[in-house]
Formats: sequence, structure tokens, C-alpha cells
Amino acid sequence: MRNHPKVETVKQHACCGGSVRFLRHHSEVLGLPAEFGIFLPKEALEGQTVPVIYALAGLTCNQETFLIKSNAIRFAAEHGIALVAPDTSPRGAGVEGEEASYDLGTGAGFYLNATQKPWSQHYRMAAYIGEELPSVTEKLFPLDAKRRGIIGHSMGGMGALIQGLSHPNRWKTVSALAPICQPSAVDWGRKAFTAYLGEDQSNWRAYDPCLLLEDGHKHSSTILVDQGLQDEFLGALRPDALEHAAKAAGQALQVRRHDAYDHSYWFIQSVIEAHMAHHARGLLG
Ligand SMILES: N[C@@H](CCC(=O)N[C@@H](CS)C(=O)NCC(=O)O)C(=O)O
Repeated sequence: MRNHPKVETVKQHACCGGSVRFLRHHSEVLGLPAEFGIFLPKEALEGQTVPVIYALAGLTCNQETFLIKSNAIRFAAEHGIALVAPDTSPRGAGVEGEEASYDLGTGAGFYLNATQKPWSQHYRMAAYIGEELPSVTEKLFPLDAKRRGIIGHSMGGMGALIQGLSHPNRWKTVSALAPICQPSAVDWGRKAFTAYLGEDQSNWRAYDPCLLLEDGHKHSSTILVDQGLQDEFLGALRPDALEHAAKAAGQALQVRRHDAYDHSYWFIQSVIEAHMAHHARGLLG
């Protein structure tokens, strides 16, 4: 692999014919050390340039969670696609109260760029996942910047939808698992947006998938969303609102609902194959 002086390999394991690694670097955007996970399929280890899917996890998770629990690696390996899994927030920013609750601060960066003190100095996950991380990983490994997909779960599903809608040229394919679809209208989003973005709700629109659609942002591909109907957070996720907003905006969207499934990675494991196939169609086709 190409050398990059600022990036340190923390752990490395052979997996599904390729390699899963956890790397630490100094993030300029976050102003802190940051860790991310990556799966490189065997094609990348052999030097071929491969497509890549960025995977955003939900509240309380870190750079390991999606790679360990989703079962995505097996299918990424079959398709010859890399996976990149960032953390869900900066770590050790030193903001008072950042460890106090599971849905604000550490583990809950909401994939946005905070504008309000004391969060604004380090809580800049939108720029991190959208700009810095792709630039770092694409310098280090043979990943194709023109064939990037993005997927996420819950808060990360919201992040994937936001990135896909607001930066359609950055991501060729988009999908989400039980995403927070209308954060401005639910407790999770209102709490986070008030803290990170302030009281003025006009500043929330750039981070709300439904409002982005209302404001004319679209992605040229069909967005795939899966949702369990026994999800304990269903009321706060609002897939119906996303469907309405997409219909009104003319955004192609497929929402698949599944009777027995909850919000956990057991649900994700059960639908991940279809998501990897969705990305493979767009990235390899
Ligand atoms: N109140 C719950 C909410 C956290 C939660 O359900 N997180 C989801 C994402 S929103 C998750 O993926 N948790 C990690 C896991 O299931 O391994 C908790 O603190 O455990």
C-alpha cells in the first residue's frame, strides 16, 4: 500500500479474501486525532482501483460497529468494492457535557458542521466525511473517487441522505437503513440541531433530508431505504415523510418495509445484501 506519513495502522486483519484495517490520523477538519475503518477487497490489495462505499453508523457507535456487525464485508468482497467506516463524532473534543447523553456530543455528531460554540471548533463531521476522509483514503489506497457510494444507519442514514442530496456529484449511489428522515420534526434532531446549529431553524434545512428535497436538492439515482416495522424508534424516523417529500420533488426513492424487524444490526444483517447489490449496480454497471 502507498505510504502516508500521517496515518497509523492500529489493527489489521485478513477478512473475506481482503483486508480490514483500522487507521488513526490527525484530522485537520476536526482538529483532533480520528480513527476510521476500511475494508479492502482482494482486487485493491492487488493494486486494482476499486469503487468504495462510505458507511455511516448511528448513535453510540464508532468506526468498528458497522464493519463488525452489518455483514456488509462479505458482500463488498463479492462485488470487489471497498468500504470506509468513519467514527460517529469527534472524540475528546473537551466540550462540557459531551459525554452526558447518548444523543448529543460523543457518538452523536449528526454528520453536520456545527456553527454554535462550544461545538463548532471540533464537531465538523460533514466536512470530515464528505471531504477530508475521501481525500485521505483515496491518497492511501486505490479507491476510485468517481465511483463512491454512501450508506448509513439511523443517524448515519440521515447523514447518507444529506450527503447524497446536497452533494450528488460526490456520491454515485445512496442508500439508508432505518434513517432519521425528518430530524427537524423529532426530538433527536431538534435537540442536536439546537445545540449544534442554534435556534434559527432556517439553518437546519441543510441537514434535513425532507427539507433538502423541498428546497430542490436531488440525486440522479434511485435512493434505497429499508425500514423495520417493529423498529422501536419508528416514530422518530418518519420514512413516510421522506416518501412524501421525494414524491413531491420527483426524487426516485424505494422504501422497503419489513414486518418483524427492529432497529438493530440484526435487521441490518437481514437486508444488507440488497444494499450492497444496489450500490454494486450503480458503481460497477
Ligand atoms: N438508547 C439506545 C440508542 C442507541 C441505538 O439504538 N443506537 C443504534 C443506532 S441509532 C445502534 O446502532 N447501536 C449500536 C448497536 O446496536 O450495536 C442506546 O443507548 O443503546
